Amino acid sequence: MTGNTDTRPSVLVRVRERQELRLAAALWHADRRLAATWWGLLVARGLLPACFAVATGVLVAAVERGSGVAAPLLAVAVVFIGMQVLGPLHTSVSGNLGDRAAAWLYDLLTAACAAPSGIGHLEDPALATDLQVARDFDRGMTGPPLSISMDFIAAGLVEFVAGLAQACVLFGFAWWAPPVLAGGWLGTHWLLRESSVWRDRNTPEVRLAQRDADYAYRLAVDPPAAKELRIFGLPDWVLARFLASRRRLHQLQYEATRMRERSVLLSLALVLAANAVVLWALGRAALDHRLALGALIAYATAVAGSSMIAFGGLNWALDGTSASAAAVLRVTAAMREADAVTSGGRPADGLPRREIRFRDVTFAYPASPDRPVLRGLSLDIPAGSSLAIVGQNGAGKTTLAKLLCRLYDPQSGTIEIDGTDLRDLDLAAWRGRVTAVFQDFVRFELSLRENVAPRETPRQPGMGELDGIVAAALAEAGADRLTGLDTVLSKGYPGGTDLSGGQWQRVALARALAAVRLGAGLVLLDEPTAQLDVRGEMEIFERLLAATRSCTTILVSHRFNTVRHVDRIAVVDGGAVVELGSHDELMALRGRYWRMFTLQAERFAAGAAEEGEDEVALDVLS
Ligand SMILES: Nc1ncnc2c1ncn2[C@@H]1O[C@H](COP(=O)(O)OP(=O)(O)OP(=O)(O)O)[C@@H](O)[C@H]1O
Repeated sequence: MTGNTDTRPSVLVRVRERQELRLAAALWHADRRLAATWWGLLVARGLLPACFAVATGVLVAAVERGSGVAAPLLAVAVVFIGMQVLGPLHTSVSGNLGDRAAAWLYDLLTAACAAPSGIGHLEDPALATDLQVARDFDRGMTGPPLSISMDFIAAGLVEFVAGLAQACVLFGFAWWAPPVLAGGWLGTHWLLRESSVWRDRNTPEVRLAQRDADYAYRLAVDPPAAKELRIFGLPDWVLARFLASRRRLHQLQYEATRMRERSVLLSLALVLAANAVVLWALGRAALDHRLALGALIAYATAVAGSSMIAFGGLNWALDGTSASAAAVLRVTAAMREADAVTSGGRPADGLPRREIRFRDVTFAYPASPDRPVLRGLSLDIPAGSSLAIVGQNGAGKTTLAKLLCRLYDPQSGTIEIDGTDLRDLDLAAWRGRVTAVFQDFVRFELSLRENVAPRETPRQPGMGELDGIVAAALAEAGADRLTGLDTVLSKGYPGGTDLSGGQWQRVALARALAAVRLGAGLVLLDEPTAQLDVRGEMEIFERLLAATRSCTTILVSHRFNTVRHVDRIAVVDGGAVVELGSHDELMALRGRYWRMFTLQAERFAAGAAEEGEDEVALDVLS
């Protein structure tokens, strides 16, 4: 065998990656002054009990000697007041620092999620667990929010430092006393730590139970599910699910708590032995007159105080909080690396001028890398033409549109725009040339104007011109009488309003049409009229084709009454294009398209005859 096969990280790396240190780094980055104050207060509070023990000993010694007691008394008073005052101060600094650290971590996470050019990093299964913890880290689901847990952490660390400092006082008595005593108390951490209740809340099993419970809870309390819950008679079922997953969660936590009991006896024995040895030595020294009363009191107080080691330090709050902070830091770094979509340098102005060409494209989503959606797909789309993509549910039609937006890159093959690999084009410039209406288009809780023209565009018009473009786009989408441009499209805002599904779809269409007026040349329409009524659909579709006449338009649709109006139709099946041509050509072919069209036409005829109407929605492909 050759070479070094040990791939474990070095000790230094492992120490650096400890989640507690990552939390400390996050605090420091979030606000250095506040973090320094927090640590300063922590050390001061930790040292005060040891100072108190020594000052008390000195005071008793002064009383015993009959010398001046003013200075020792003053020292005791100052230390005592410090112990009383610094606590509340530390609490308020903890809350503030926790808020800032949470905000810093959320900013980091938001940027890491939103900044990458592609979207594969959000679906990468290797990052899924960390991403789930990171998304909810400060929402009180797996532990208290940072602003609260920082105070628990502070209290724990203060006790830990206080215990150690008081143990150190015993160096004045015997060199071996502090290690014995501190070792005994520290042993409790070692024995109890792995069964920490809070840590167990972060296991995948607990997270799943938590997620289940939260989901059922949201179903019960949020308005969107209210209709179907009632119609399908599901309230009891939701309640039962909620209770069952809560019960499971509590059971897991209970088991974790019981686990802790197993180590308690051993911890107790260790601690009793360590204390007995030190106290016995102190007692012997006092009886042998090797210790004055003042020193005895100081040391005895220190022995009692060193017990704080057991109760402080690496407590549940530190475990839970640092696990979450570490998950955020890990996942943000990993997402940066996972962003495979990087910009090329070639200009995209005016593209496509000649054609878009899919060459032998194979693509699988990050979540299911072994199941390619597209398998060696080839397709030429002349610039300025309209193409409809049809096929069964899950055939990969939307995926084609997403690849054209370069939200992902194919694993093999290329997408070429006028002969240039899409990967070589300047990404922002290319995206400025593309506009899309996806099935799950976004509904911004913003004004109507911002919903129609929400982003920086290649050509930045003045406000007056922009309003003109927005108004024209709304008119083309049949949404010009919807509401004022400044009205926020959300009932949650004062003066805001909500829209119906079809009205929202018109707003999404207006967004694409405004983008065309602002410079887009490739229009992707994924079921753009699915939520419109029949008359609205035909009317809007004609207007859409007219408004995008100068563009390359790709339409994904199951509705053949719209599909037949485009220049060419591609039938996708098994990850490849199986038929391509105009409506007439494909009908003459009498292949798959013809079958689907005929089936739809028959249903149309049957529906029209049954209902006595001239227009019936055609929605057959499945
Ligand atoms: N983000 C994703 N991660 C993993 N798999 C995905 C993802 N999006 C889609 N898929 C899968 O890829 C396949 C193709 O999906 P796509 O949305 O492209 O189909 P479609 O032809 O547009 O279907 P429909 O007609 O139902 O809209 C489906 O099997 C789907 O489950």
